[in-house]
Amino acid sequence: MDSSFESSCSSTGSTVGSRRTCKIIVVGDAGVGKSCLSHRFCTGKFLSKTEATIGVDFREKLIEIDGEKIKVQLWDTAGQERFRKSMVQHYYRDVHGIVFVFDVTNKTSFCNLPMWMDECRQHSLGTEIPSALVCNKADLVTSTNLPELVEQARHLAEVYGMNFYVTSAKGGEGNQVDNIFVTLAQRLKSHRKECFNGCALQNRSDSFKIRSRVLTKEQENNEKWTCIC
Ligand SMILES: Nc1nc2c(ncn2[C@@H]2O[C@H](COP(=O)(O)OP(=O)(O)OP(=O)(O)O)[C@@H](O)[C@H]2O)c(=O)[nH]1
Repeated sequence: MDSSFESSCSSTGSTVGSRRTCKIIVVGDAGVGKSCLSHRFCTGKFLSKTEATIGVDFREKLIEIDGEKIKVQLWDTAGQERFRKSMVQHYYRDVHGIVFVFDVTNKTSFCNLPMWMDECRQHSLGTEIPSALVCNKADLVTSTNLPELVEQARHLAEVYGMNFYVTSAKGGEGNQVDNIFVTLAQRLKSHRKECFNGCALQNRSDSFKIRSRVLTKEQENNEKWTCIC
């Protein structure tokens, strides 16, 4: 992979000029490891003490793809319904990528994935949005509980055109956590290469902007994910 990483979360960027922000929302049942995965990506460490997310937590990390620094902004959302209420509309605004997470030791969290996909669709995030499906807590897997669920998940990912990962936020070297988010950012970048190449950035808070709600039908088909410049 041709991406290199800066050491940890960074949003200050005092020396930074214009920079793209890639907003990725992380969704799934409570306790599947959304916070741990996003923390692991941003800091390289396993978050040993966690509390249920209330509303949403933000984490950011700068990565470099093809010589361009991109700010990957993770929106780690609450899995518990009572902590999502009234915030949900805000989560889904201007999302560029989605990470669906389930826990390999909790079949219900897998069975609930269609509900999370439905919620995304209800907020105008359909299959055109680059997405990943993550089977987390692979470190807890035994040879008996893994294969069937993982194969079903792999199939689901294939059907919906999502990248698929079996990973662990707790795992050692070689786990796939970085790949989940970097690959999404790479997909976004290649999807909208013309946008990267052709657009002058206006200010340092510029991001990959979506204007899907004002597109005509024809534009919608050709330009689901569009930079406003
Ligand atoms: N063994 C193991 N435990 C994990 C892993 N990821 C998360 N956990 C544990 O699972 C529990 C829940 O993790 P969180 O990251 O808080 O889960 P969440 O999906 O963010 O939960 P909500 O904020 O309630 O939606 C914690 O006790 C974590 O330590 C993993 O990969 N392996």
